Amino acid sequence: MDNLIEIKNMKYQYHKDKKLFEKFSLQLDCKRTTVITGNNGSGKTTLSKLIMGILKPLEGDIILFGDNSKNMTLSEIGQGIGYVFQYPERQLFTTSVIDELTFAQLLKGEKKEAVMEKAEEMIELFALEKARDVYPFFLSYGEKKRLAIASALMSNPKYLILDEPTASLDKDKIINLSMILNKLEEKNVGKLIITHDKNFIKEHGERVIHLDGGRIVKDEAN
Ligand SMILES: Nc1ncnc2c1ncn2[C@@H]1O[C@H](COP(=O)(O)OP(=O)(O)OP(=O)(O)O)[C@@H](O)[C@H]1O
Repeated sequence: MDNLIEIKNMKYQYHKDKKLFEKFSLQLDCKRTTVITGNNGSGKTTLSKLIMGILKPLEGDIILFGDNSKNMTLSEIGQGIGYVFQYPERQLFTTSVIDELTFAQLLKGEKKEAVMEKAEEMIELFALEKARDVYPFFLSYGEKKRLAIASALMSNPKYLILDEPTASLDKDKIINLSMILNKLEEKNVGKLIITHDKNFIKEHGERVIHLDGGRIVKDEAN
């Protein structure tokens, strides 16, 4: 139970006359890597936003590591699950890379020394040394993406959700991202990766779920 995300009989739709998720159930093992793929509009991003509590199910339950997400704040959900948006600009708020990495934890009242130490570890892991004091707005797309992942990892989440992590990255950056994601495995952080990228699916998809119109049409273990 501690390692599971359980979605039970969930209903969600944006408009009453356009169904999306209906009696949708899914269990995710948070020690593993699961890929969700499917055509545009099949519900992948909506599903991840429902897990993160950004959207609320109209019916049914989402149980995160044994706790019903209905009874959790966004911040509590964010402590357990890191979320990397498709467009990294949407989650970068501060005026330097080091501030971006530290502000949320400092705001929560964590000890400055420990937060700084973790931030330096992330800067090294994500090769952001030269960008340490740069305004995130001026970073390259690849650096923004790496910073977004590094920021999501600052709270030591059990699980990481990445929405289209390879979009707009060149081949070298994708290889670099793959290496980082493999390192997370060593740290026992499981992942849910939303992607269309066939090579990335092949490399990371221990389990591959295909969505179509809010329904699971294929669920394969590799
Ligand atoms: N904010 C919104 N308001 C209304 N409808 C929405 C909204 N966001 C998504 N939808 C609709 O919900 C359905 C699922 O969208 P979603 O973005 O979850 O799909 P997706 O599989 O992630 O697509 P993509 O691969 O293009 O990112 C689509 O029909 C989409 O048009």
